Amino acid sequence: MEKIAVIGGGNLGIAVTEGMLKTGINPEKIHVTRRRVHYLEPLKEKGVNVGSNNVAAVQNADLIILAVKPKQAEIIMSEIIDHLTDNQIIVSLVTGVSLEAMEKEWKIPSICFRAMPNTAVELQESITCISHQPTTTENIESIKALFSTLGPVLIIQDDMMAAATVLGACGIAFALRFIRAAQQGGIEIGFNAENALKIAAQTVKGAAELVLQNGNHPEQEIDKVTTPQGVTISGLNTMEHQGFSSALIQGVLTSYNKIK
Ligand SMILES: NC(=O)C1=CN([C@@H]2O[C@H](COP(=O)(O)OP(=O)(O)OC[C@H]3O[C@@H](n4cnc5c(N)ncnc54)[C@H](O)[C@@H]3O)[C@@H](O)[C@H]2O)C=CC1
Ligand SMILES: O=C(O)[C@@H]1CCC=N1
Repeated sequence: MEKIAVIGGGNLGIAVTEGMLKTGINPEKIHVTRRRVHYLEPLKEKGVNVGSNNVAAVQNADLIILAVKPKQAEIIMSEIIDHLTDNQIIVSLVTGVSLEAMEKEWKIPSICFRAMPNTAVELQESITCISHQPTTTENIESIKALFSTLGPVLIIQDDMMAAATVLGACGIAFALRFIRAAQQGGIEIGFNAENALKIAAQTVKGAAELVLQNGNHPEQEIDKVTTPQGVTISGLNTMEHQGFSSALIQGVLTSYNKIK
């Protein structure tokens, strides 16, 4: 990609930009906008172009990444629409706005994609789900290549984007809440907060790697830890009696139903 405009330098826009910078991209190729530009000072110090002028940012860009809230997106699209050209690519990270709605309501003349990364994109540890119109055949590989530098990528149907948002993007918060709870348990059994957090977080990372690298079902790895009549199975069963898995599944469904 030549020049990239990130419209909306908030939580996700900044995380995506930081992730791209870690790939070694020339910071001068990136232009990030938000209204209160002073919040973008750390990016500016790294050589990224920052500002509040969306039109200026998109006029100079080959790829436009839209990282704003749905209501803000509608206003911004009406502001920039007349300045877009046919060969520009728009990637929307906006939750809950389908490709069909983007074309019908935003009247986008350019090629458009949706991408759903999560905030671990900052560390190149996201998983990004990408969707495109069935008729869009060009540029898929270059969009996939860009997000592949920030973690694994899955190309999915656009109607799966709500599910991708919940499992992947909201999922960061769900996993962090597990880590926080484990830390609190760790403090109760004697660790100070710092060590309890370190152990809880690294253990979650290790568990994830066991699944990702070994390709095993989580329960296969759980079987290796649960000594008969041992302490792990007692803890696990107590968690399940308290509704651990059920709470998580119900939370995922609640988030999903809210997007829908
Ligand atoms: N935070 C997350 O983990 C994820 C968020 N998303 C989606 O990405 C989008 C952005 O989310 P966040 O980064 O969390 O929101 P945010 O509110 O932190 O960021 C949006 C940014 O856009 C800026 N903005 C608003 N109006 C603007 C304008 N006219 N011109 C330029 N900038 C403007 C805001 O000042 C803000 O900094 C949302 O649609 C969200 O649902 C998607 C995946 C993950
Ligand atoms: O909570 C939200 O609405 C957005 C969608 C995914 C992450 N943040």
